[in-house]
Amino acid sequence: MATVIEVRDLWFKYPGVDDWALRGVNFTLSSGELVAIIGQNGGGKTTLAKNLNGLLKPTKGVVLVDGLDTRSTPTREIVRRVGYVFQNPSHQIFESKVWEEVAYGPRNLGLPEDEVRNRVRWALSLVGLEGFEDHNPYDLDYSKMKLLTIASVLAMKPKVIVLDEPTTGQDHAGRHVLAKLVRQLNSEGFTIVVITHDMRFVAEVAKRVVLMADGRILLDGPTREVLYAVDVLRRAAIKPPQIVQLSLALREIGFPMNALTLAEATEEVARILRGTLK
Ligand SMILES: Nc1ncnc2c1ncn2[C@@H]1O[C@H](COP(=O)(O)OP(=O)(O)OP(=O)(O)O)[C@@H](O)[C@H]1O
Repeated sequence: MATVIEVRDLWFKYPGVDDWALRGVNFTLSSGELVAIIGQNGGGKTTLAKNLNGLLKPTKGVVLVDGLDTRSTPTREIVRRVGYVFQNPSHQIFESKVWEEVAYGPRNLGLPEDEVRNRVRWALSLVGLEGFEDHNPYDLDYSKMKLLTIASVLAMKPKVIVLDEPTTGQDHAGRHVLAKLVRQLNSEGFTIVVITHDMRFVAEVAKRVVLMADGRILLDGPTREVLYAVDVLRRAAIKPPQIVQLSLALREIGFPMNALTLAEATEEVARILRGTLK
């Protein structure tokens, strides 16, 4: 798969702060990946993510997006390639109609109005918000507001979408819709980076997981491998998902469990019980 983002020995310091927020991060993102960045508060997840879309520029080291160095490329060129969905929808929404909100980005790219229209229709239908075009975004429920912010980013057709804590404040139904949407967007070719504390979401959605602590990457690998590396997770003060905890407890008493999700655990337990009862 082609490389979309390459981060080489990235160090980052906020102005006026002595401590490094990022300390020598190396990270490659290939086209089509669905990566979760996890870690304790203050570990550097958001700082890394904002360096991926040019909102922040490296203090030392290099970030290449589509081969473009974020320090020497105009930020708008980076932002159109890497879209960022903020944690709090009200920090992102500023138009008074859903349609206008989604149209803002493509218009800003200078696209002709018929292309803007096509993109708005396409983005709203992808997130399931057709029929809400004339609504005021602030009249939508929280789950739909989040979907609207995703549609606004989609309408720019970025190669990479960064979702910052997408499930915060979502109820069960909202989480489910988001998990389905993220998987669907990824299967339609979008490369996705999710920053999250929601370990169940990680287990259900991510294909690769990056664990950060103190501005460094501690682990980077396939989801199952990282979520079962419980000693390293513990050192980073991260609790594995409940299904992993259950599976490990069952492993201790001799059952070969390797599940990440409830569906997998159910299947594995049924298989083990069928074998035991024979
Ligand atoms: N705007 C800022 N100004 C100064 N320091 C900051 C700023 N934003 C973050 N930091 C510091 O940079 C370090 C990394 O923070 P960052 O927000 O990237 O971590 P995080 O893993 O995303 O945490 P959280 O899960 O709480 O969002 C922390 O020490 C934090 O205090």
